[in-house]
Amino acid sequence: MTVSSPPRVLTVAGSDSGGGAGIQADLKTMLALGVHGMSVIAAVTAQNSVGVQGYWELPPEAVRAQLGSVLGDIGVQAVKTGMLASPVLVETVSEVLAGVGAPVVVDPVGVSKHGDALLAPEAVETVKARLLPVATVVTPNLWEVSQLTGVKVESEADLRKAADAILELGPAWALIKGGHLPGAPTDLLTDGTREFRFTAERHDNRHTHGTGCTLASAIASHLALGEDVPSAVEKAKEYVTGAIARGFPLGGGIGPVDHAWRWRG
Ligand SMILES: Nc1ncnc2c1ncn2[C@@H]1O[C@H](COP(=O)(O)OP(=O)(O)OP(=O)(O)O)[C@@H](O)[C@H]1O
Ligand SMILES: Cc1ncc(CO)c(N)n1
Repeated sequence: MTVSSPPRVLTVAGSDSGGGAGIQADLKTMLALGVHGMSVIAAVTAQNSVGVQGYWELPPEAVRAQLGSVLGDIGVQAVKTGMLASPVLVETVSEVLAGVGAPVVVDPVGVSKHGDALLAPEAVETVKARLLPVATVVTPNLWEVSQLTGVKVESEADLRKAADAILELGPAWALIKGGHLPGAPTDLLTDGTREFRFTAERHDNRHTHGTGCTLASAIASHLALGEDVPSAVEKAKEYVTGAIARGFPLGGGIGPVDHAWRWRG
């Protein structure tokens, strides 16, 4: 019997030892959405529910070799990037992804939920100049918007201005995550011509570790399954909202979202 293969999705990101964000969140999301998840590890964090205790970058040749192994043999239908830590790693990953021939979802990770830095300040310029131009969709939160463009979003009315400033840096689509604004969490998606607003119910649950990684990986998974960008974002938002609703306590701080919520009934 020949079994057909599911679509293949690659995450290029950092490892979260606590299992709630980073590579671990990405692979769990991919499993839950029915694609084959693969990982290129750019950095390893010592991390738990209370913060990031330290991180170590991999040498650029190790990242390049992992990318070569996956792309040279298995191939991908979509890629997601997360924590890339340093200018040289952002540069290495951007160079390879420029020729990947599949949609690339960039989560421009700057800090963790606890405010711990996951990107060197001197790498911000490389993200803007090299990574964003190869992105199909870039998914900044409001803090990342301000880091990348200087635009401060104070209300939902500012979301489009933020998206336009991000689009100037070269991605095909910008998804501005308004989850940190008060009220129902609304994200704005635009390619400069079409505009979509996705609003979900707010879950007042403090256990939201990994929301950003989960959303971006879910978008990549739905793109690999054949959806277009607006419908991949709509489905991904539905998935992350359910995962936030079921986020559970773990350790003494912020627990993770529940990647398996659809299986729990
Ligand atoms: N309390 C909440 N209830 C429902 N949805 C939320 C809530 N908080 C955020 N969201 C949504 O979750 C998704 C991820 O957004 P968020 O702004 O939390 O990402 P992030 O800050 O990048 O996360 P991370 O800390 O993992 O990097 C967005 O669709 C956002 O609107
Ligand atoms: C490794 C890693 N990537 C991304 C995030 C985003 O919150 C995190 N906390 N840790």
